[in-house]
Order: sequence, then structure tokens, then C-alpha cells
Amino acid sequence: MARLRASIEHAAALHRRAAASAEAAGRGLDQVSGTDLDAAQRDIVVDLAAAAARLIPGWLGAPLDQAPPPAVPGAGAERPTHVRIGFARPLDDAEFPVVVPTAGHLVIDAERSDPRGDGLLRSVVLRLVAAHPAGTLRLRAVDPSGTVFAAFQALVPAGLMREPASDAAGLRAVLGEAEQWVRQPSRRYALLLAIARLPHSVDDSDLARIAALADSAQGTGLQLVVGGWPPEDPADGADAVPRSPLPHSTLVSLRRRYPLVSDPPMGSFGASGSLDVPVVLDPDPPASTVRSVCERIATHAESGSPTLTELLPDQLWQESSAEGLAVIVGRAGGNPLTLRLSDLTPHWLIGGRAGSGKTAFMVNVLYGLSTRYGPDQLTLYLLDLKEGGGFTEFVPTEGEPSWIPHARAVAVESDRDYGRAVLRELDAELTARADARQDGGPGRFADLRRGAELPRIVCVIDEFQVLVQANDGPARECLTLLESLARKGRSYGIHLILASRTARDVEALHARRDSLFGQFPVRIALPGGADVLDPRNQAAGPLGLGEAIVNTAGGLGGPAGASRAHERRMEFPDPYADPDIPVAVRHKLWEKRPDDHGPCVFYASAQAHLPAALPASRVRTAYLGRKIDVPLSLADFPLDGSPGRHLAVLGPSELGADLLDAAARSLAAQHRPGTAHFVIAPLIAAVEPVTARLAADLEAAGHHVTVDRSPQCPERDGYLFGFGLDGVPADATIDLSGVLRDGPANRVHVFGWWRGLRRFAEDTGGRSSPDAVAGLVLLNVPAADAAILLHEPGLGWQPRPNRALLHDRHSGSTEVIVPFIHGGRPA
Ligand SMILES: Nc1ncnc2c1ncn2[C@@H]1O[C@H](COP(=O)(O)OP(=O)(O)OP(=O)(O)O)[C@@H](O)[C@H]1O
Repeated sequence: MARLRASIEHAAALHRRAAASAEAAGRGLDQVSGTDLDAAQRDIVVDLAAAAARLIPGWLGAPLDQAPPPAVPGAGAERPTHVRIGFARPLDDAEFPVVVPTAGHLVIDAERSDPRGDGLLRSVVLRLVAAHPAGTLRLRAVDPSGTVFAAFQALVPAGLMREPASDAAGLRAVLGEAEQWVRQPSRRYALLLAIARLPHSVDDSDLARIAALADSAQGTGLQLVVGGWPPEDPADGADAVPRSPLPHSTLVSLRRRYPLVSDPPMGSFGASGSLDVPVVLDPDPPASTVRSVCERIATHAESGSPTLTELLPDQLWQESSAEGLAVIVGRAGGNPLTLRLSDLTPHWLIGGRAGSGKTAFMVNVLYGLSTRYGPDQLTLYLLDLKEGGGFTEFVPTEGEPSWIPHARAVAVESDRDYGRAVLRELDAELTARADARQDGGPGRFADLRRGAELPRIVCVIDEFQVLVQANDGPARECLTLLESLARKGRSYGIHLILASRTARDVEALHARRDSLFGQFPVRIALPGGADVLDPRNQAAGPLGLGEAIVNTAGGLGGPAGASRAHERRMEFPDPYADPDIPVAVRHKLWEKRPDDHGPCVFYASAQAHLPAALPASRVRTAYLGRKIDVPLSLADFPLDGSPGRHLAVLGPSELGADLLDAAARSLAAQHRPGTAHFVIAPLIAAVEPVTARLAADLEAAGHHVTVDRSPQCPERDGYLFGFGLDGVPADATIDLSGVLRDGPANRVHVFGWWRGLRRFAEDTGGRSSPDAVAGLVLLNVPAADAAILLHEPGLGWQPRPNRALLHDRHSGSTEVIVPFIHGGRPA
């Protein structure tokens, strides 16, 4: 009982205490009038407005629809941290600015027809453009209507904005650029990606890329401002629309009467997840204000970051290269930085990871050199050994016939064979220059030039390690040629600019690394390119896109903290920041070209076709393809009276028919009609369309043609073209022994295609008469078989598409060729 009483008394005490608290609260509430509540709120609003004012000084927070703010656009020293989007009005007479952080993204979800969406977008973009230090904000816009960003146009020529993308392809290009940015952010610039609306026909993967970008942009200086997310309907995006919010973003929804502003990333307005007071968004700024801000920013920016234009001289071709070549590569400490290719600094080595700006740097250098020096002072060889088409702009293309007149050879898409051909040509040129030197010994190029007007030669090789990284004959030859050019080039005006993502990481170079790189006093380290510097030199650690360390002492560092005369940190421009500028420069150079000889252009995957006009030649010659030399000269097989002057094409590839076809047509072009007999033998069904067309064309040209499956060789002045000689049943083999031996003396030659080597050996006498057929073209013949057939154990031939190996037993020559192919057939 006693315990029960104690419990009741305790409960009664708690009850009395609760009742007293409720009474006290009631009394308190009775004392606070409506006016007092307003006053408290007003105090909070004042505090909020004061806090916002500190976050959004000048253009970031001032009203834009009245007089423009007094602050000079682009004059700010700091990057903005917040930007205003409107104001909140919790009471009729009290308001505070609503701001969002620039470290997060902004999404505006509005009906297409609601002008407030575009207005807010423009006002936010304008504030950010005006508030960033001039030239430090890059704007990339997507604007399917083409109208939202029209007033920002002045930023385009200054390289601060590209023409807005208007379709899905344009959106993808912009996303690609932003992804690259995220992988390798610049410390100097911020990137604002403003998507007014998603173009039609974007698909799920585009949406996923936008979401992934938003997710990964933290700390990279990339901010997204996106209208129309999530996409409204399938016409605006794909069916499976991601309805989830964009990561790290503030959402402004205009779908209800009052705009609803969601919690910003990294913050919360309260339990509801949004700002629960009426919000009025900033209105569309006047177009005149946008235009004048952009013009001011563009003017400031020109003095803010380097541009391609400032690297170029006012007048073309005013310099002499006798003492060396000099070019402005960018700015160091605010001043132009000049680098030289001369006797003292003959070669440059450039390193940088993928996307670090190596191509941009080299393109700047190439425009700088080719505008300073005329083609009589400078010759260029440009080799791009990566898959990417880095030097396309220097060669004529279908839509753009111009080229730079200094270019002797441009491999837009190169391979090792063409690279080796270029090195061989340079080596031959070096030898010719050495022979021309009166005193015989090496010396200064300037002295050599006194006797003759020799241009300096600059050979640029992007991803040069591709030439030397295999362990085979061609790689060893390339390394020897490179070393020789590097060692002797300075005395003969031949300079190398080698670029690589992994300069030092090439196994083949280990033993000879120093003998090669020791000749490269100039090292240029772009982001991720520290391996071109001495391993103890840490200078290239913290580099952003557009920055480089230039070292003229072979990459050696020096005491930490000491100023080093031989090493500068520099900034270089993106030559395509304004794509019109390189185009205009190239046109000026092209218009001034001294002749119409364009560069030799090489695309590794390009097919070769028999040309309509063939060179005059003293002896009849079958043309089979293109050699991989610098001018891609014709691969020829000359015919004379010596026994065995015949050609066998070997391997199952259907290119066999194309090669015989090219041989027949090229020979027919060298005969007057009626002076030679062409016997065409289609011995397998697959060749019939080719042989039928060939026979018809030769007949139409007036030649004597026989098409026969059991062919007889002509007795004099003629050819047998056996398409698929292994297609003849073994017991019906055409006896070739007589014609192979005696035919050439009577101007009769056999061209045969055998798909298998065994049958070829049987038909032509095999090992007992190895010289019965002097010419061999190997298609997809395995490497081991090829080496045995040609008696060359270290041949190094690997069958591959669009290539064949031409061997002439009489001259002993063996070379890789690009075989002629019928138009339209894949190689
Ligand atoms: N100075 C610069 N300022 C800003 N952006 C730049 C600059 N230089 C290059 N870029 C941009 O960086 C991107 C990569 O540049 P680039 O293609 O020159 O790199 P890369 O090192 O040659 O890459 P890869 O090794 O993959 O060929 C391009 O989008 C280019 O526009």
C-alpha cells in the first residue's frame, strides 16, 4: 500500500508541474502581440539581408533591371562564392536576397512558355560573367532556340564562350569538353555550363552524362546552370527520363504560383526541404546591360590571359632563319615568352598526360613559326602517331582546301612505316647537306647557309614513342635515325619537336635514353608531364590546363625556392578558344603560298586507287599500289626480258583480284590498242565480276582480250592474268614452266593470284626453281611463312588490313605497300 501511495503522489507532482508549465506558456503567449512577432521576424530578415550582402557584393547581388551596378564588370579579384537569384518576402514590408552557392549547380524547372525561366537563367549567367575576374570564366552554352544567349555574343571572339550548341551533337561536344575539364580542372579558370534547354533527341546516355558531370564537378570550378531538368516529356528527352534531381543542385521550380526554392546543396532551410516564404525571382536583365557587360569583359580579358593572336607577328614572313628560329609560346610573369630552335637549343621534348594541351601547345608553335618565317626559311614535317587527327587543320580537306605552305609532309593519322619514311627522308637531307659542306666537318648552320638558301627543317612528332617501342627491326631503325638526327641536326638546320604522354616510359629507350634525350635541352612539361624533367625536379607538380614549365637545361632543377634562369612557369593559350582565329591565319598563309604544291598527306587507313594518269616510263611497268615513302610514290614492278619477270600475288585475301586488276589496267594504259594480247582467266567464281569488268574496259579501250577458263598463253607480246590459279583442279593444272622461263624474252608475262603457298610452289616449280617468278606480293600470308618464302628470317612482316609486302627477287627489294583496291571495297 505504501508503494502505491508513493506512486500516486509522484504522478500527482508531475501533473502539477506540467500544468504549471502550460499556464506559464499561455501567459507568455498572451503577452506577445502580433506586432511583436512581426518585429522578431523583421530582425531576422535584417540579419539575413546583411549576411547576404556580404556574400553577393557588386554584380552578384545588385538589381539588374534598374541602372547597372556601379562596379566595373570583371574587376573583381576573387571568384564568387554565391549568386543572387531573387528575393524572399516573408512580410509585406521586409525582404532579403535569396542566394545560391556557386559550388553547387542551379536547376530551373519551368514551363517552356514561362519567360521567367530564361530570364532567371540570363540574370544568373550575367551576374557570374560580370563578377568573375575578367577572362577567368569560360562559358559554354546550349541553346536550341538560339535566342537565350544572343546578347552574350561579344564573349565569343574573346575566346570566353563558344557559339552556343543548338542540337544533340553540339550538346555532346560541350559535355565532352566539360568531362575533360573535370578530369583536369584549371586552377586559373572556372567553367560555367549553361543549358537553356535540352535539345530534341537527347538520349538517356546524354542525361546520364549531365548527371554524372554534376556529381563529379565538386572542387573543379565547373558549375552547371540547367533549364528544363528533368526533361518534360519524351520529345524533350528520352522515354526513360531520370526524374531524380541533378546532384548537388538547388532547384528553382516555377510550376506553382510562387517559385519554390529547394534546399541548396550542403544546407537546409528546414524540415520541408524548401524555403517556406514567398520568393520573387530576379527579372530578365535588359539586353543592353548584357551586351555592355560582355563587351567590357571581352576587352579586359584580352589583357588577362594569353591568346593565339598575341603570339603572332603583325606581318607575315619577315624573319630570317639563318641564326635560328624563334617563336613566342605564351606568357611568363605577364611577359611574352620566346623559345628558340637554334644551334644551342636544337630540339624540344614535350610531355603531358592525355588532354593536357600538348596539341594546343604545338599548334600555337606551328602558327607562330609559319607566320614569322616564309617557306624559303622553314619546312615542316608533322607526324601525329596517336589516333586523333591532330594536324588535320594544316592539310586540305573536302570542305577546306587551304594548307600551310611550309608543310612538306603531314601525317594526320600516321603509322610507324610512314614515320620511318619521314625519318629516312630527313636523314637523306642531312646527308645531302653534309655533303654540300665545303670543309666536310660539322659546323654552324648559318655558315652552311651562306652558300645556299636552305630552309631550316622542323619535324614535329606527336606520340613519338610509337616509333621506337617495339623490339624489332623497324623500331631499331627508327631509334637509330632519331638519334642521328638529334645528334647532328643542329649543324644542318634540322630540328625535332617530340611530344609524348609517356616520354620516359619507353622500354626500347632504356639503354639509349640519355643518348637521345641528352640532345634535347628544351623540356616543356605540361600537366602530368613531369617525366620530361629531371626526376628530382618537382616544378611541374601543381600545373593546371594552359600552364607549363619550360626548362632549357635538359630538365634539371635547382635549389628549392631559388629563382632559376633556365626554368619558367608559363601560360599558353588554347588556339581554338576562338576557332575563327586559326582559320583566318591559315587562309592568310595559304593565299601567300609561293606555289600550288600542297603537302604530302598521309592517313594510315586511307585506301589507294590506281590513278587515272600514270607516269611515263621507259620500260613497261605494272603499278600495284603506293609505297610508304614521304610522297607515297607508286609501287611498281617493271617488266623486262629476263627469265622470271612475272608476278605472283599470294594469300587468300580478296585483294588478290584487285591487285591483278590494277596491274592489267596499268599495263594496258602503256600499250597502243592492238599491240598486246590480254588473256584473262577467271579461275574461281568470286572473281568473275572483277574479270568481266576488266575485260569489258580493256576491249572498250581497243585491246585484244581473251577471257578463258582453260587459257593459252599468248606467244608474243601479251599477258596471262590468272585470277585464282589454285582454283584449277590439280589434274588440269596449266603448265606454266615454259612461259615462266621463256615468256619474258618474247614480251610475255604472267600475273597470277594463288590463295595458298603450296599450290603456288607446285605450279611454279617450287624450291627447284625459286626464281621462276621474280615478283611476289604477300597479302595475308602468316609471318613465319613469309620469312621462309623470302629467305629473310628477320623480315618482321605482319599481315594487316590495307597493307601488302612487295618483294622483287631480282632487285632484292622488299617493301610494305598500300595495295590498289577497287573503289568502295573495305581494305
Ligand atoms: N591553354 C589552354 N587553355 C584552356 N584550354 C585548353 C588550353 N589548351 C588546350 N585546352 C583544351 O584542352 C583540351 C585538350 O587539349 P589538347 O588536345 O591540346 O591536349 P593533348 O595533350 O594534345 O591531348 P591528347 O594527348 O589526348 O592528344 C582541348 O579541349 C583544348 O581546347
